[in-house]
Amino acid sequence: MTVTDHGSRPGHDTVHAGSERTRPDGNGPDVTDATDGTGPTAFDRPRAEAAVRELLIALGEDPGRDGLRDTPARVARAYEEMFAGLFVDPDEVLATTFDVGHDELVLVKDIPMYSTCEHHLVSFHGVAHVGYIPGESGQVTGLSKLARVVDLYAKRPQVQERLTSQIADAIVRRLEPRGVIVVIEAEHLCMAMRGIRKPGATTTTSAVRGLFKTSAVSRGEALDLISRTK
Ligand SMILES: Nc1nc2c(ncn2[C@@H]2O[C@H](COP(=O)(O)OP(=O)(O)OP(=O)(O)O)[C@@H](O)[C@H]2O)c(=O)[nH]1
Ligand SMILES: [Zn+2]
Repeated sequence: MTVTDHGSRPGHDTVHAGSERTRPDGNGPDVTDATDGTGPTAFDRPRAEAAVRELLIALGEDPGRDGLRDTPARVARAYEEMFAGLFVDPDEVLATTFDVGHDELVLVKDIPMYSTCEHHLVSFHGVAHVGYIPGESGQVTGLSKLARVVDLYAKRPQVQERLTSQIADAIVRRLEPRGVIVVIEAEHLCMAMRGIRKPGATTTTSAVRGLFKTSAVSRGEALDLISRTK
């Protein structure tokens, strides 16, 4: 979705980010990035299967019984899919850019998002809204790439705050836009099905960069569009 009134304004420069991949708070390397050459490069399926078999035994189950015989392999395949983002490089996802001569807000709303809480390894899920104002170069990325960036970071062991910041920072790094805004609304099953047991409670996080940080008007307009129902 594209809207007007966020045109290039004098005094608002493109947001530049270093090429280094660091945590948003600046405290060392990005802890969940397995694409920087320092960690494993692929999912270890045999090891995951063995671990699930062990877990079934720890639960008091018999992994040899009929219904569970294929479960370690199934769970390993499911985890491979759920955590596939550990092995996807966000910079490659955002590598294709093109110039459409647009220097105003581009906002993709209501991107369905399924992630996994790194504390309990259960799902948190909801929607992500991703908007940016292209930089001086006028380069934009394909709309689907914004959803792909959400997906790849969601498919890692996560906390919602870091997920939100990582999406914003990847867009800053690759597109050098004037501003980026990311809002995520999610329900955490670790708060719903166990522990405090508050189904229906939702958590909203935002990450703003560049113009959306410095201009309350721009931020307010974007938030208004995000909260507007169709
Ligand atoms: N800030 C933040 N906290 C989260 C997220 N996902 C889960 N948590 C919280 O992480 C915390 C972990 O707290 P601990 O006390 O170590 O674990 P716990 O005993 O299982 O906590 P309870 O869930 O309160 O039973 C809990 O308060 C969770 O609600 C997230 O994305 N962001
Ligand atoms: Zn949790």
